[in-house]
Parts: sequence; C-alpha cells; structure tokens
Amino acid sequence: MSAAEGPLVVGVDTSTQSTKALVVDAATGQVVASGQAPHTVSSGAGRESDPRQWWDALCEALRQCGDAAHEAAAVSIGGQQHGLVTLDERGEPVRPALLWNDVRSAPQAGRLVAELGGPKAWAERTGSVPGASFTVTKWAWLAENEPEAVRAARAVRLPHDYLTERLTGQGTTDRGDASGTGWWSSATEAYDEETLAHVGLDAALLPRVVRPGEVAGTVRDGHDLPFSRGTLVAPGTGDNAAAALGLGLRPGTPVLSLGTSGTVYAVSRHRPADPTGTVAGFADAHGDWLPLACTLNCTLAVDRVAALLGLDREAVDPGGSVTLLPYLDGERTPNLPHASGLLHGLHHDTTAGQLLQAAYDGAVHALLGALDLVLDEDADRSTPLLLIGGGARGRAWQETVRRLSGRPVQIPEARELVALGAAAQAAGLLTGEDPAAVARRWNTAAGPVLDAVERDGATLERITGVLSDAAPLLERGAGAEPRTRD
Ligand SMILES: Nc1ncnc2c1ncn2[C@@H]1O[C@H](COP(=O)(O)OP(=O)(O)O)[C@@H](O)[C@H]1O
Ligand SMILES: O=C(CO)[C@@H](O)[C@H](O)COP(=O)(O)O
Repeated sequence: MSAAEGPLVVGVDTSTQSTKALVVDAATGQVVASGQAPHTVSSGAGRESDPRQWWDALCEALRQCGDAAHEAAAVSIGGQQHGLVTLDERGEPVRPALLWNDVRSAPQAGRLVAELGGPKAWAERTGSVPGASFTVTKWAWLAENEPEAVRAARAVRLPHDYLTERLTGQGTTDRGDASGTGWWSSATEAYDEETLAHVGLDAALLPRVVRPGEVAGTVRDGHDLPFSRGTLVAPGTGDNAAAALGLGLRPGTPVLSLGTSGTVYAVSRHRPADPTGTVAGFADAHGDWLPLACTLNCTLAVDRVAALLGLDREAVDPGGSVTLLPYLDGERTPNLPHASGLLHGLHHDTTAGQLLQAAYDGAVHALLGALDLVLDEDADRSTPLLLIGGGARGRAWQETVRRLSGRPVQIPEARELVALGAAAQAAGLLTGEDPAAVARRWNTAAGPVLDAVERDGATLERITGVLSDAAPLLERGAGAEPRTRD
C-alpha cells in the first residue's frame, strides 16, 4: 500500500505526441507515480494516429506507475481535442483517427460555414466558426473522400471518449470536448440536429454527454484492463479544458500553453461567440466557458527550425530584423491552412541564432494577437500570464513570451497540468468537490513569477506587417508538394 494521506486517483493526458499518466494523492495533490509513452503521428498530407496505440500507450504509462495505479479509486482521461475516431460494430477503428492538426478538411470547413448560415450564425449556434481542426469538417471530408468508412462507422468518438469507453464499455463524452466538434450547440448545450442532418451523421452514433461531476461509469470486467474492476471513471475532457481545471483557473487569468499546439485561453462566465473565428467558443469542464485561440505551429515547428540550423533550441541571439513565420503545418491562427513557413529580411549579418529567435517570435506573435480577445473586458491586464506545456520549460520560450507580452509570466512548477486536471476531476468524484477547487487546494499553479519587461511592440508590428504583405503567398500555399515531417 502507498503512504498517501488520501485515496489515490489517476489523471491521464493523451495528447498529440504522447500519453502521460499521474497517480495522485487526492488529499494532498502529491504525485506518487508517473509514466509516459509516445504516439506516432503520420507525416505527408494528413495527420493521423491509430487510436489503438493511444490505448497501448495508456497501458504502458500505467505500467510505469507500478502498483499505485491499481490502488486508484477513480480515474479520468484528458485528451487532444477534435480528433475524429470512427468505430465499427466491434468497437474497432474503421480507419486511423484524423487529428486536430490535419488541415485536409479546410475546403469542407469553408463550404459548411457558407451552407449553414455563415460565420455569425455558426458562432451564435455552436460558439465557434469551424476551421479544419473541428471534427464536423473531418466527418465531411471523410464522407467525400472515403464514403465506405462513413458507411462502416457505428460509433463516432473523440480521442478521450475512445479511451474512456474502453475502460467503462459505455460511449460517453463531456461538454468541454463536445464543444470542439462543431455539432454540439453551446446555445442549447445539446447536439445540434440541423448540423448533424446536414452532414449526414446520425446522433445515435454519438456518445452521451455526461454532466460535470457525474460518474461516466466504472472500470468493467476484463483481464487486460489496467485498473481494478469497479474503479470510478470521471467524464474526462479535452486537454485545454483539463489544464484549466488543473490550474484551478478563475476568470481573468490567461493561460498560454506551448505544446504541439500553441493555445491561449481564459475561463469566462460569458458564452463566447466570435464571428471572426479567431476565438473558439469552447465550453469548459465545469459549467463555464473557455474562449480559446489555437495555433498549429508551436514547439515542433520551432524545434524543427533549430534542427535545420543545427542549433540547440536555447541558442537564440537577440537583435536583427529577420522575420520568420513558422507555419510549417499550415496555420489555424491566423486562418491560413495552405500556408508554409516564410522568411523575410535576411541579411549578410543575420546570425543563425537570430533566425531561431525569429521562429520563436513568429510562433508567440500568433498567440499574443488573440490574448486580449479571450479575456473578459473587465479582466486586469497586469495579472500574470500562466505559461504551461512542454515549451514552458524552455528559457527561450519564457523570455520570448515575456518580451512580446509585456506581462508578468508565471511558470507553474507542476509539469503535467492536463493530467493533474484530469486527476482533480477524478478526485472531485470521490469528495464531491468542484475539481478546480481541488486543484486550488493542491496549489498546482504555484511557481516562480518573472516580472514584466517593456513590451517589444516594434517586433510585433514588424511581424504583423510581413503577415499582411505576404497574405496572397500564404493563402495560396507553396505548390502541389504535400507537406512532410520527419
Ligand atoms: N526543456 C524544454 N524546453 C523547451 N521545449 C521543451 C522542453 N521540454 C519539452 N519541450 C517541448 O515540449 C513539446 C511537448 O510538449 P507537450 O505539452 O508535452 O506536447 P503535447 O501535449 O502536444 O504532446 C515538445 O515538442 C518539445 O519541443
Ligand atoms: O486543437 C486544439 C485546441 O483547439 C489543440 O490544443 C489540441 O487539443 C491538441 O493539443 P496538444 O496535443 O498540443 O496538447
């Protein structure tokens, strides 16, 4: 038995690159064991992963946690948003999942927006104007390109739903993750029949939306399951909503997350509806809202530039006037799905370190442009920005965010805030507490605050100018070559 003060809970983050599992003492928030196992994502024109490898990665991450995982009284899964998982009558994937950063459905996104009333109507009905990341556009892409897969689908799930269902045997989701599909109405908090009918998706194929605080199920019988039978399973949620729980986030505090995706968001009591599509009007996992902007190119893109230059990711140089828009995967914020990376302002005296710094600047510029849009009007602009995700460990990321935001930046010591948020949700099932209050009791957001420095407005303006001047190039893409990543 563990020496924990309270019951043990497990929180899982099944994100783009890996699955991370934490075993946490529900009384204190102490992480008593952890594990992590990688995923593979396809390269080439699309971004796909086999959902079965998420399950294998979950089992491996829990194996690394040892006996503590088997003592857990409750578990919850947080996961990458939007991915389209199609299952056959045996619950097996019909094909690999189409991930959030697969931009092939950009034409379908444009058509759906036009066909169902335009951007304003979409924002009012679902909270968001769907771009290529949204599940509904992926379903429309599948219907057009692989109709046999659509015909074979007996269940449609999101990544976190898929894992939760393998534990409980029941098809469930939550409002946070459902709000990233494009077929869940934030106005009615129910599946949107008109949208579903338009894309030919039967609501019977969708999971039940479990309420915040409700039990999604219990771990079922089965020899290969990584938990004891009867362990409580919480609703789980999308990874950004899970991190918001994990930080015990209150309205007014902005979060910048630096991972495969870059995201900027805040909790709000007001239902968002941005007709420009920059801000997605997600629900949170609590009963409030999570206005959020997301980029496709963050840590992987900057690491790729460092690798091309043969530099360590921290080997940045200040100065110079080179601009690098690191849109290696196309981009979502700004909405340029066909874009590729763009370099402007190269001189004889530009150093490799300045080029690398320009990649950081380009990635952070896109996120900071949306910062004010995700905050309520009455938010105090001097509140520290919480910096999380794998990139938050990097000094170059920290200093770039600090310089370009002009705000104090707080770096929580806790590393895995998505998994911690899931753990807080699981703990809430046991204690009856609000999961965000559990996370505040665990003091998960604690960490050093870097003081504000003067905002580098000149760099931001230069990048905005290049972006605007290069718009025709970025909109049409670089040619017929499919993008690849090694
Ligand atoms: N010490 C570090 N400094 C800068 N970046 C880091 C560091 N450690 C990890 N990363 C970056 O974090 C990324 C993974 O972040 P993570 O939030 O786990 O991603 P995801 O949730 O999308 O799978 C990697 O792409 C890597 O570039
Ligand atoms: O698409 C979004 C948010 O809308 C992404 O934030 C995904 O949820 C993927 O997250 P990471 O794997 O990068 O954490």
